[in-house]
Amino acid sequence: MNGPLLKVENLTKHYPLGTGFLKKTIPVIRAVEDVSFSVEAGETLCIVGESGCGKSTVARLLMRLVEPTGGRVLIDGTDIAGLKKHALHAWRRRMQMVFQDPYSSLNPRLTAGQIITEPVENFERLSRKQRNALAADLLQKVGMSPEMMHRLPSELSGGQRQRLGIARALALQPSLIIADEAVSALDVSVQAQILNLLLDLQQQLGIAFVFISHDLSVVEHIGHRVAVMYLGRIVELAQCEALFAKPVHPYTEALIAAAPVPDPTRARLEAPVEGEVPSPINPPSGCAFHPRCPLAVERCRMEVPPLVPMADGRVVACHVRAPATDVPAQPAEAGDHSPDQVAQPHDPVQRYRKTQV
Ligand SMILES: Nc1ncnc2c1ncn2[C@@H]1O[C@H](COP(=O)(O)OP(=O)(O)OP(=O)(O)O)[C@@H](O)[C@H]1O
Repeated sequence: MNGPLLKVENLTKHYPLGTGFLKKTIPVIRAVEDVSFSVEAGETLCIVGESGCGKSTVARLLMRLVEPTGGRVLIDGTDIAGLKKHALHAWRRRMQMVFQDPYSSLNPRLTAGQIITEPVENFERLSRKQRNALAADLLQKVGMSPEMMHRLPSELSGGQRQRLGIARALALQPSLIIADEAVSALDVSVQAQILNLLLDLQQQLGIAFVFISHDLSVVEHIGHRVAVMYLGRIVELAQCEALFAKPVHPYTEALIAAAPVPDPTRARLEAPVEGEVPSPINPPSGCAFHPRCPLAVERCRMEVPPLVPMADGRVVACHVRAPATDVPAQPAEAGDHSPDQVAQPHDPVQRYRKTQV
């Protein structure tokens, strides 16, 4: 199949505040605003940003757990909004989710074996023998012993529970896994094990990931490309290595500068982003980052900057660093990239492994 596995076009989600009875206009929370990107088969696209910038809402929109206010989600070119019951069922097999809290997302009354075979049993009946064989296979895939299939979630460690969540996501052999803060609740050493597991699974099975995290060190190690969100919008989308080596948007620059530095040879800058993230109910005019931006000029207060493609293939929404006058005739779309850029991502497996002791 030509084209990306996942294509997101102008996705928007506004949550109304109240019912608006007797009022003409209802105030809304602008959780996601005009977000576009694509994900290739076998690729990891990370989405980063501060709390409340809309990352989880994007995940929920992709999984169709909430309906968009506008925009489209296409899988292999098919708009999921138009799918009828049967096609929707088939589509659900292709896209699975791994959640942040492996405890609350697992049914405490089911055994590990029942938890991971449940998604398959929603589609087909399995004999006890088939169920045990499937559970054993999935547990082995995520580095757990088949004997664990008889345990309850409460009898497992946090890392084992997250492996179980991943095994459950793998059960239907998805092409794409949405991982929403999938390692945030885990100790750093367990985080490393789970990230390595995801990288191994990607290499073996060719699974694509949309990996949502506020932790830049995690993103730097696992991502092929990174989308940076601020107040519901993508402000920069770039190849992972390029983004960390040379952030262009002042917000990306500030996020990277403020992140803890695992490499002692790389100096940590003083956090240059001042002030609070503004309210998504009444966002600032123009570029939403302008009240906190050290580079802001008059135009930033007036006009929302479009995403502009740069020479290295990244897209950036900044009037100062990526002025729209340089744009070619075609409007930029976050996630559009040449086949070369997709075919030659840096190898996150090798890079991640290098940092492990
Ligand atoms: N169901 C909802 N109803 C109303 N507002 C919501 C709902 N879900 C999210 N929001 C609001 O939408 C905005 C984006 O929230 P979202 O959870 O997507 O952000 P996030 O980047 O994932 O944050 P975090 O990292 O803290 O989870 C926030 O202002 C949030 O309060």
